[in-house]
Amino acid sequence: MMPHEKAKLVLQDVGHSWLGRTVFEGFDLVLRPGEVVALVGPSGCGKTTILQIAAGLVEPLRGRVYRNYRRHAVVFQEPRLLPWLTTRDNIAYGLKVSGCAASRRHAIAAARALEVGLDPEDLTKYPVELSGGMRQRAAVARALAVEPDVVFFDEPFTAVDVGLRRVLQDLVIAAAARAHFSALFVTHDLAEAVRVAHRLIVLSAIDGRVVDQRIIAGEPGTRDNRAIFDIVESWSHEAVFAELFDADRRVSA
Ligand SMILES: Nc1ncnc2c1ncn2[C@@H]1O[C@H](COP(=O)(O)OP(=O)(O)OP(=O)(O)O)[C@@H](O)[C@H]1O
Repeated sequence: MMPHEKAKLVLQDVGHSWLGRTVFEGFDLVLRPGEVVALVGPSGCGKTTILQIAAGLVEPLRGRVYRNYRRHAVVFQEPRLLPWLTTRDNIAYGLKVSGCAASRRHAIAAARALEVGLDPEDLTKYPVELSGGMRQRAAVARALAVEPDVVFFDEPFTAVDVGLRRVLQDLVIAAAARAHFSALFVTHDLAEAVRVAHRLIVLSAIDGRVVDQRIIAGEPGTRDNRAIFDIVESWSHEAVFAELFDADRRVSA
């Protein structure tokens, strides 16, 4: 039975090891309806593993996962579009698999493409004809097309340039507000987490331990660039974020 009656997803005391090496232990998460939770931490701390366990792609070695939703979707760092399908058929792929009629799935694909800022003429193009940013827009549209209750984002915008990243983050915020899905959003970018999420979980690189959890003031979509900058700037002096900023400095050095 679901330990938290209204939650969409609960991870209870979850732990995992790869090749005998423990990545994290005792991880707990309660994802509520309409809630976007960002999972941040330096590279290698286990964020993707937690997301894969939450999405049912990996079976946890320890602990329990409870799900209370109909459908989920995953947006990966790479778009993972099928090269032999048009943009429209890529976006509608999940609908086709679930038996949705062609006319209906084409209409949904067109609506979702519009929502993520693709042009109608992009629908008949193949992935190779799209830019990297357009492919990632299509990947987001494909996730939204199945009307998911829960969306798992695994560093979805790390590979796109900074300007477009903001646009895509805002698309996700708007889509979450429209469709009321819950989301687990993995990122190592604290500004991205502060922009898109209601709540933040911070993991340590040393043992994947949760070093902090906090509510982010204001609703996603209401925080402007200045507010986001101020939050990140004030948090950057806190010890719990030291590993995150140290890792960033190492990358940019
Ligand atoms: N399929 C796998 N087989 C073996 N080891 C793995 C596998 N997946 C992840 N690992 C290891 O588990 C640890 C955590 O990896 P994970 O990808 O979950 O971290 P992460 O925080 O998402 O990192 P990044 O930000 O770099 O993506 C790393 O040491 C990684 O090498």
